[in-house]
Amino acid sequence: MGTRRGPPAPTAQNGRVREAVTQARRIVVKIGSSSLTTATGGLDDARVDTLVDALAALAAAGREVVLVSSGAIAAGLAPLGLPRRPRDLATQQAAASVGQGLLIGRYAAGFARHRLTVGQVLLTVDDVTRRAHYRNAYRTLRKLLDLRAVPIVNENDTVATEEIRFGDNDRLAALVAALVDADLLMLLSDVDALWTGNPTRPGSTRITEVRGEADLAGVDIGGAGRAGVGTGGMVTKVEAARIATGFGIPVVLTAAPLAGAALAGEPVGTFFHPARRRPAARLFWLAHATAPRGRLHLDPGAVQAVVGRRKSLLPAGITAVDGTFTAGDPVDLVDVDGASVARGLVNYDAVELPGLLGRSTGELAAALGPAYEREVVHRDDLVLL
Ligand SMILES: Nc1ncnc2c1ncn2[C@@H]1O[C@H](COP(=O)(O)OP(=O)(O)O)[C@@H](O)[C@H]1O
Ligand SMILES: N[C@@H](CCC(=O)OP(=O)(O)O)C(=O)O
Repeated sequence: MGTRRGPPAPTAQNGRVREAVTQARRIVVKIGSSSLTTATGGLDDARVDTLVDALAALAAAGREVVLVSSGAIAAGLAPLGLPRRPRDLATQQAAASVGQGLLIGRYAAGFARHRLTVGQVLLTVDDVTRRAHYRNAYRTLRKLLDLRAVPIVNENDTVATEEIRFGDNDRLAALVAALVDADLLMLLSDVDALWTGNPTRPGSTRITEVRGEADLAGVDIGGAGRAGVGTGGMVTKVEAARIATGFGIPVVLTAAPLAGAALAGEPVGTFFHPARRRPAARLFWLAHATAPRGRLHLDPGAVQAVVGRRKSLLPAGITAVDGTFTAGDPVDLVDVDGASVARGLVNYDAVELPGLLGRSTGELAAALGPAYEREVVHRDDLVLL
């Protein structure tokens, strides 16, 4: 199947594509730093207002909007006298701490013009992988939407460490779209669509639809945009589109000033078709949002039970444990060759496990008490890789 390039012809297919956009009831919109800031790095009031107007129109039409907005670090640069996005984490976090307040204040003022209230939601990776946090994040977002407020999500940059960072809001937006079971993810950038190569390069052409991996073969997505402002460039956007479409959510990628037109169903930007299958939301997050904190080595029988028969993992099938983790952390389950076969949330601390390995749950319960009858990883907390 070929990639569709250049201006789209008005076909029935295009009609269906746009219907997916105009009929979407719950929409996650992600906007990048480069679309919110001026050339010198401060927040661009006019751009913020253009976005707010487009989103307020959606809300007025009874549709639910979750905004994932970058820009905290960019907004904090000028007030701190920083000429460009810092490389070190501590200065990025200081800039985000200053900028996030300015950013949300600006949004609050913008949405207030439309009599809409905003709610700030700052998420860390833990919030979307630990079951209790995940439920909490979902409940808060759900409640904000029920109360007709506009949730504005960003990564909680000030507390995120290098190891547990999302680092890019494109992926965070895809995961939020899965979390709230959105009908559409809209990625807004400073470029009007995905192109076959960097749009500044002669010969690059616009891609209007992506139906699957085949349409991405040969597309050059390397190179970020405006130096010192955005983070991921197209790589993270395409990855976010993969995650969302893999979850069954269609994605539109376009430029921020075209958001209103795209939402009205005009054929702008690039449309990524959803894959059909929808996995269970929580496990989907586990697979995509988590960095494992350790590894459990399984004997062949345990691999067969977990992968082949979708059983819980018991201590008897584990031969060794690596890593430092506590109960509730994500860990990888690896086979005898060291290949990861599944990821799950472990029910024990790393220090407890060596004394349990190879022993049956009955034996452990008799020796150590009924609490030790529990699985090491419950099958409901497991996702196959
Ligand atoms: N194939 C491509 N199609 C479109 N844009 C591309 C492509 N490859 C690289 N880019 C660059 O990616 C930039 C968008 O990334 P970035 O600046 O990180 O955005 P944001 O701040 O919106 O997250 C574009 O401005 C463009 O220069
Ligand atoms: N959380 C960071 C956003 C990082 C990020 O993904 O930026 P971008 O590539 O502009 O979407 C911030 O608010 O500055």
